[in-house]
Amino acid sequence: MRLVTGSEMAAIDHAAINDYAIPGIVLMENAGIRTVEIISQLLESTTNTNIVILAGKGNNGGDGFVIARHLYNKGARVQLFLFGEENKVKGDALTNLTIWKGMGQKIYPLNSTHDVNMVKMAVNSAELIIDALYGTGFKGTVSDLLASVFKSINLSGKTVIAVDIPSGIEADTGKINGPCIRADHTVTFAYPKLGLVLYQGCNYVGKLHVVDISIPAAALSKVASSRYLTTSELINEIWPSRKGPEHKGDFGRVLVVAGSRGMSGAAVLAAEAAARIGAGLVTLGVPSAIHDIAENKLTEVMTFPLAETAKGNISHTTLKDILDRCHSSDVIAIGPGLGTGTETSTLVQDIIMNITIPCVLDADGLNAMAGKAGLFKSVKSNLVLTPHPGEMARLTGHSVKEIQQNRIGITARKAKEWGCSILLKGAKTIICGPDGSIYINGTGNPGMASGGSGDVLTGIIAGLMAQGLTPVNAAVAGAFIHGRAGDVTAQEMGMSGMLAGDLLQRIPHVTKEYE
Ligand SMILES: NC(=O)C1=CN([C@@H]2O[C@H](COP(=O)(O)OP(=O)(O)OC[C@H]3O[C@@H](n4cnc5c(N)ncnc54)[C@H](O)[C@@H]3O)[C@@H](O)[C@H]2O)[C@H](O)CC1
Ligand SMILES: [K+]
Repeated sequence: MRLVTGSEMAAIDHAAINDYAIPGIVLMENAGIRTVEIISQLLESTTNTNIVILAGKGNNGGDGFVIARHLYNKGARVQLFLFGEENKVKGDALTNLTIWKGMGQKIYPLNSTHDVNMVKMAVNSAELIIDALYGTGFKGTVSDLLASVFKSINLSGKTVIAVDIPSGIEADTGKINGPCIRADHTVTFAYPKLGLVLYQGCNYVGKLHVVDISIPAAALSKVASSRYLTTSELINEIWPSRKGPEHKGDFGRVLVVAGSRGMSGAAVLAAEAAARIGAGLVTLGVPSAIHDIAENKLTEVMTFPLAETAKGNISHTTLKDILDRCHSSDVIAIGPGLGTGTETSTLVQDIIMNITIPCVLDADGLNAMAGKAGLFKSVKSNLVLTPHPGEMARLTGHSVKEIQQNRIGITARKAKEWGCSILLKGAKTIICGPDGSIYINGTGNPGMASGGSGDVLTGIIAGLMAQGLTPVNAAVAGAFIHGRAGDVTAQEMGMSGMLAGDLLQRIPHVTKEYE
């Protein structure tokens, strides 16, 4: 599902009005009608239902005036409060305000502390609160007066419907700089705004309803960016098809190079995850010191020992063996539990500079490239990097804070600069392709922020690439499935006690939906 910024939505709006001659008032009417349709589904009946509508002076408020009219016509008892001076209401919003007044309906002011008390009383006897104060035009923080209204609404226990965007969220970033309406439902128009699916905004949205207001899809072409929210429908489109009787080799061969003394778990988790996601053959190369351990822990995965350094990391002398094995593999995953050190760094660099099969580079495989990220653009094969913010900081030289402040911007820029796909982990994982495509993943939960979860993700992505998915699609589908498996696990056992290994046997429960 496409994601837009506030200004992109305005450009699409503008195209609908100017290139397709759809009057803005029609868009506003449709926005109001669609919102009332959702409200009617939520309420047994609107007749004699007390509903409070808080409207701003812009077009979000305009939507509120349309909603007031339709709810009134459905027999609801509507109290419409206007925040801001009536003479500041313009254009389509003014038209709808005038219609409301022409119906002999009151407009309650919301401009003083006395008015705030009136709102609080109205909220107390209302069944439904509608937030039509701010939409895509909001920036910064709300006034103190609204802050106290938001507080009482958020504490009221009443059902809150946000029009387009809960007021207080910045449409482009999801940033909340102060008080914000916490909605039970958000009815957003045409396309979801970025701020509704990113932290912190996504925590205030409640159930998101994306409704059509008759903007022609072609108007979207006015917006150059290609930003998507990963949905089940998208996964269905890109999921590898398992046609009739096939040879196991047809489902791809994954080579995993991972592990070091004391870190066999990461290597085993990554390898098993590749098998669980459906790869035909998975082979794991680990330092000989942990080979028996890995052999013991794995049944379906073949393992082979690699010469090691005194520290118990994989030795650089194994380069030729690893490159030879790439000739009989479809994808290589490097990094989980690999350990650090100059020999490991040189080995990782020499592998990625010489392979011709796609590669998933994770964890210490990424740390091996710290300060040498410039090499990525000369890597011949397709790279998928899966850093968490700390690893991304080491690769880019940005601080973790800078990265977290601009997750999409930095990841998209580096994906283009390095010519690879980058999956930046964290709350709302971001996937960016070298072609400028941007995906935001909505699945997963905090219970997954435990050791080993990233190793499982690496195996899933490698396993999907082995089955023929493009690097970006493997990262997008991998993040989605990984998060869904985490959600299924959390539902079963709660978030605090779940371990990365618990995700493994739940992967098939999720993937069977897409087979
Ligand atoms: N296709 C569509 O998506 C349609 C959207 N519609 C609705 O229009 C709003 C956007 O309306 P706009 O007038 O541009 O802005 P807002 O109503 O969101 O904001 C009103 C106004 O508030 C001022 N403002 C912004 N931040 C602050 C602040 N921190 N403190 C005080 N005042 C602030 C600013 O001047 C804004 O202009 C969209 O969300 C939809 O709900 C169309 O009606 C239908 C089609
Ligand atoms: K709103």
